[in-house]
Amino acid sequence: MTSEKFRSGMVALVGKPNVGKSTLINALLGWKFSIVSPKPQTTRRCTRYVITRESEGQVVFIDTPGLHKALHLLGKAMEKQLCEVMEKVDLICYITDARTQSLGAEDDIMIERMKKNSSAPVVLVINKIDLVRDPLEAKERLVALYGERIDIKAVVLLSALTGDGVEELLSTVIGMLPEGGLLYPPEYVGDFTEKFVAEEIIREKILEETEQEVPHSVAVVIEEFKSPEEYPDRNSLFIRADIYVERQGQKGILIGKGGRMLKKIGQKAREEIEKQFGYPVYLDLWVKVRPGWRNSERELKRMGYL
Ligand SMILES: Nc1nc2c(ncn2[C@@H]2O[C@H](COP(=O)(O)OP(=O)(O)OP(=O)(O)O)[C@@H](O)[C@H]2O)c(=O)[nH]1
Repeated sequence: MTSEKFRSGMVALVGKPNVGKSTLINALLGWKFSIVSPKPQTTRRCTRYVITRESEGQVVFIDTPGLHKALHLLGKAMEKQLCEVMEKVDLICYITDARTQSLGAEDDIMIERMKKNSSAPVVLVINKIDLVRDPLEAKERLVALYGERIDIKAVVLLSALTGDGVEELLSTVIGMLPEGGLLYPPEYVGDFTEKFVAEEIIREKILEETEQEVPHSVAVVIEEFKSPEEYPDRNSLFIRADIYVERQGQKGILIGKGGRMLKKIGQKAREEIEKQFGYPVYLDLWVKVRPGWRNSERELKRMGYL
């Protein structure tokens, strides 16, 4: 027990697509919950993850969608969410890739929007240090690069993949939060539902299996989710999900020759969902074409993005 006061607050995780926000969340939680994919822009919603350290503090991390040009309505909805979140946070973790050599247009947009929407202090989080030969050189370089644009209050070097430095980030963050009590019950881990987790797993498997062929115009919506208690004759979790794509050709790719692709996606998703939930799962997947769903208010509302 220390005599230090308990601290708590909300912390936004901000970064360009693919810098490793989701991997970092997984490392912090020690649990595979957030979607991780080698393709950028897979995080679509601002999800909260709560970490409680007994007698130290409670951090509510908010995973923000990677910023990108709001070309379609989905992009605009994501951006609106991000601005609202930024206004409320106590601290911002700006995540960068240790290999970054210069700031590009994407950084400009992110930094400007961050400054416009929040005056919270910023921790520069330098991720992927396992990929550079000299982490201290990377630190110097990135502090110089970002320091010109952001008032950096602290710097943490880490590898979300190996876990190196992740604990240090947590203690740095807690130390910078205001004194305060629990914001959530100590056992609470996040505001995602089992349905949300299942949707993300299915989407992850689609992205993994289809590679370049099916772009980010895929949405997964679970239409039926029955626990074994509600479905005793099968003694399994029953999930029926619709996969929306924008074009007929994408539907063809997803289904594959003789339905092989969809079967593979279904099998991999089912195995992962079973692993996460600890139940046998019956997974029923349907592919549907909705031209322009990313620009349709009605569709986005139905899918829970608006
Ligand atoms: N070598 C290495 N790879 C990492 C590290 N952190 C993340 N990655 C990889 O980088 C890729 C992107 O990671 P994500 O966690 O999906 O990135 P993200 O920032 O959440 O991406 P969006 O969902 O697009 O916002 C994945 O292939 C990760 O395995 C790290 O510390 N070291």
